[in-house]
Amino acid sequence: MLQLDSVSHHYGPLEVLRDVSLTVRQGEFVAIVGPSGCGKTTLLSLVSGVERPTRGRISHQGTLRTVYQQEGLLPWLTVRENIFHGLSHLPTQSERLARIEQWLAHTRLDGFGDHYPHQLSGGMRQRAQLARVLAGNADLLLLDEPFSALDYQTRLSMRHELCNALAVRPSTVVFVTHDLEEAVTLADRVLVLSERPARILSTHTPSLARPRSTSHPEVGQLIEHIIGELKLGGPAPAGPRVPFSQELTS
Ligand SMILES: Nc1ncnc2c1ncn2[C@@H]1O[C@H](COP(=O)(O)OP(=O)(O)OP(=O)(O)O)[C@@H](O)[C@H]1O
Repeated sequence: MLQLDSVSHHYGPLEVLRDVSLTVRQGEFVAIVGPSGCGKTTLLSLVSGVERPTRGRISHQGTLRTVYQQEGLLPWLTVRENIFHGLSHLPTQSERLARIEQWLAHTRLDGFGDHYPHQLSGGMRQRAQLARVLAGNADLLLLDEPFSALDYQTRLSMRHELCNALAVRPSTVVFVTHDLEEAVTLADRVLVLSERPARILSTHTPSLARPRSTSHPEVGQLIEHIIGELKLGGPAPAGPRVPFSQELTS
């Protein structure tokens, strides 16, 4: 679905990414974590074509949609009209209307289709945004910290909504987050990037089925392990590998 071959990127003299290679399978959910400013958003900008890599090659199949944290609903349109906006690819009006109702239901917004964004709670607005994004049926979703502005409780519920939505309509997802708990509970694979110029420091593949409880001991162990790798809480752990993850050091 997505392939990066030896991708490097500079902004003028600033080397941001160095020799990043990655293959993402169809339907896979890949989370990318790493130090602030290491180049995570740049990686998504390269995949979406906003930036061109200085070196290397990127290819992807199917339609692609990028969602940024700050992307909001259009305030002068109702929830239904906001979702409608991304459905121009559907051939008939009745298909578009049916798709809207389906996603209002999936995101538990039935009855709120005619509300304007300011008439919704923060969590409902996020669900409406998720409905808008997922109703568009993009094959590849690039999500850049989509939940980072939310309080913890709403973030938990949005993770759940995203899992439910992907169960209904599987998409390939590349998800950038600062939140290690979010990465570990959601992703099929977690990529840890190094300090800039970013390389892939390690790859972890949790074997637990999704949705994963934040209180599961294996989730906690993997978070601790990544904290160690990123040197956020002291030196990287030595000794045996976390049993449920594979680690590849490039
Ligand atoms: N358009 C640009 N022009 C020049 N430099 C840029 C541009 N975009 C990003 N940078 C720089 O590239 C580096 C990586 O930025 P990027 O936003 O990709 O990092 P990030 O890992 O997503 O950061 P954060 O975790 O803080 O969101 C930073 O030093 C940033 O200042």
